[in-house]
Amino acid sequence: MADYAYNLDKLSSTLDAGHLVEVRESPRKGLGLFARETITRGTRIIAEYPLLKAVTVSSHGVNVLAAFHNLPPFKQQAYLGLHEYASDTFKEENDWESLSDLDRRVLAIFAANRWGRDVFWLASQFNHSCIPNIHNAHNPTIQMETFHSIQEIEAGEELTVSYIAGICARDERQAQLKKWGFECKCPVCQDTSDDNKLEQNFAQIAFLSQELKIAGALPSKKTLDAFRRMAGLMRSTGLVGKYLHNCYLDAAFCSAVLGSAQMAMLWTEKEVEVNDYCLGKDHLDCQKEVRVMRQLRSAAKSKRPFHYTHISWVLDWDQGPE
Ligand SMILES: C[S@@+](CC[C@H](N)C(=O)[O-])C[C@H]1O[C@@H](n2cnc3c(N)ncnc32)[C@H](O)[C@@H]1O
Repeated sequence: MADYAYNLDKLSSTLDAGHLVEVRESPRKGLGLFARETITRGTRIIAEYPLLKAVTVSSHGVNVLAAFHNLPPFKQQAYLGLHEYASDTFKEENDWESLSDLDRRVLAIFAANRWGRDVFWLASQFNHSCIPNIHNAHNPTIQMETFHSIQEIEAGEELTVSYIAGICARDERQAQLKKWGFECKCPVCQDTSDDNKLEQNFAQIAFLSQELKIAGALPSKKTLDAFRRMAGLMRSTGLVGKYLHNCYLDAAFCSAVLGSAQMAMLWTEKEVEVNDYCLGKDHLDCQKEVRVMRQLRSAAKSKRPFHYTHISWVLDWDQGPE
C-alpha cells in the first residue's frame, strides 16, 4: 500500500458527482478545479471526508502536527502534495524558527487549505472568487463536507469558492485574502474602474448590512425594505449563496413579525430554494426550513389572526465543525 496515491478515481464517491470535474492549471492561480461538462445548479460536486482533522487549532500548531504524524503514509504523501503558504503572522504565532522543515511544511499546508480544523484533499484545489459558483457546508447526516454548484457552470469554466467572511468592499476583501498570500484576480477585483457596477453593488450591500446591524435589525417596514433591496442587489451581482439565503430568512421573519403570514411564506419559499441548491435536500437545515414553510402555508390559508409566535422558527442551524 506504500505507493498508494490519492487520485480522483480513488476518491470518487457514490455520494457526489466528482466525475464532472478535473484538476488543471488555472492562469496565475496554480492548480484549480474545472467543469468537464455543463453542471446544473444544485449539483453535489464533491462530498468529502477530511484528509487531516486537527483536534483544535491551538497555538503552536501542536494538534495539527500530531494529526499529521498520526496519518498513514499514503495520506501523509497526499497531504504533502497540497499547496502551502504561511503568512508572517502565522509564522510568528507558530514559533517558525524552532520547527523542522517538515513541520513547517505541514503547518503551511494547513494554513493554506484548512476549512476550520479540517483539510480536504480534492476540495483544497478550489481557488477563490469574490463571486463564487460553489457553496460548501458540513452535512451532519452524511458527516461529510459538501460542495454544491450555486450557478449553472459551463464546460471548461473554473469552479470557485469564497475564502472570506461577509460581503465587503475590495480593500477589505484583499486584506482578508492576505492570509493566503495572493491578490485576488477574480473578475470583480480585476476591474479597478470607477464604473465597476459589481463593485458598486458590493459596497451598497456592505452599507445596507452595516445599517441594519446598527439599527439592531428590529423588524419594521424600513428593515424589510432594506432586506428586499439587499436581496435584489445580491441576485444581480451573482451572490446567490448563503448570504442571499440569510437575507430571505431575515425578510421572512420580519414579514411575520409585521403580521403577514402570506409574505413570510413567500420569502421562506425563496429561502428554501436557495438552501436546497446550497446544501442538498438531505441536509437537516433544509428539512427544518420546509417544516417552517408548511406552517406558514397553513397560517396563510387560515382565517385565524396570525402572530409570528405561532410558528416554530428554526433556531438551531447546523454550523458544522469550528
Ligand atoms: C487552497 S489553495 C487552492 C489551490 C491552489 N491554486 C493550488 O495550486 O493547489 C489556495 C491558493 O491558491 C491560490 N489562489 C486561490 N484563489 C486565487 C485567486 N482568486 N487569485 C490568485 N490566486 C489564487 C493562492 O496561491 C492560494 O494561496
